[in-house]
Amino acid sequence: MTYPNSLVLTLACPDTVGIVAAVAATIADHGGNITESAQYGDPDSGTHFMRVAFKGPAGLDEDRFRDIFTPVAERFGMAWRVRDVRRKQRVMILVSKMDHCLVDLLYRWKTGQLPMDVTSIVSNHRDHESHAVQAGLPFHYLPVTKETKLERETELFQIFKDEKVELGILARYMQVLSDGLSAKLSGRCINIHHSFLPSFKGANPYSRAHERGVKLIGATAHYVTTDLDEGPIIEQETERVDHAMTIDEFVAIGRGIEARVLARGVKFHLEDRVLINKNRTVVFR
Ligand SMILES: Nc1nc2c(c(=O)[nH]1)N[C@@H](CN(C=O)c1ccc(C(=O)N[C@@H](CCC(=O)O)C(=O)O)cc1)CN2
Repeated sequence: MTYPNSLVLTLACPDTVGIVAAVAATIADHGGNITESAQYGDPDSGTHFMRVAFKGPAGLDEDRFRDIFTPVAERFGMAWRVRDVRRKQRVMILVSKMDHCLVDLLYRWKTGQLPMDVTSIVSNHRDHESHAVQAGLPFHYLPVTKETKLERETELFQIFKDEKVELGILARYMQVLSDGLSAKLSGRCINIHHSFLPSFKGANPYSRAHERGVKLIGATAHYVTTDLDEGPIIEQETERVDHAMTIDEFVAIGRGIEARVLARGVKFHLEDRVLINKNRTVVFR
């Protein structure tokens, strides 16, 4: 038996008996072979979350499975998605002055570590246009001032639509997105915050952490919401620091943490391993 199709199903629904059995039976009844499966029942919200990766025989592709699974999903009241994992998601990367996360993402993209198609680089500064040229990517320069912020956001969202972007990555993009734009990008925009949230939200977290005398610094990848640095957390990491270190040393250590955390968070999202559970996430790593 050959399996030309490779699909991933993600779902969330009110928790009840028989969900896993129904999903597995539907796949098996149509010749599908499950290669990876994970589920979680959240006792707080009473919601069941599930991710199933499976191989499909000829004819069991994304569209056919969608038709087959719809009645099952309706029976359980599911919010769900099925996707052909061979189709890479279209990604826009946004950056301001600090390019360490941008450079790391482009390298992981070029070396096949991140299953994505980068559509363009967007920035409110021209500093990193050369990275776009080197990578053969369009560069969109959108300078932002208090007066032009909403006009620029309209242009940004138009590019997002024109390039059929599925995920925006704020790779140290230092502009707070308006409530309107954040809402439009809900669940499809990931930010890297340079602190171990919820500590030191907002601007200049390293100098504030240094002032506080912390012994650990970190970084947090999270979905962007209207509330600054309050979005559902996808991934975090910390590293030990000490009293003898300067703010600049915190920043230098932080660059590595930020790049690793953002890359892992993006990879989990691109592999449909992250499901949003109100202001939290379920991550099937
Ligand atoms: N709606 C949201 N927008 C953004 C978020 C978010 O969580 N929700 N995260 C930020 C990134 N960020 C921290 O991770 C951050 C960026 C910028 C600022 C800030 O105070 N910016 C100033 C301008 C600074 C400048 O021009 O250099 C401002 O916007 O007035 C705080 C935190 C990205 N956007």
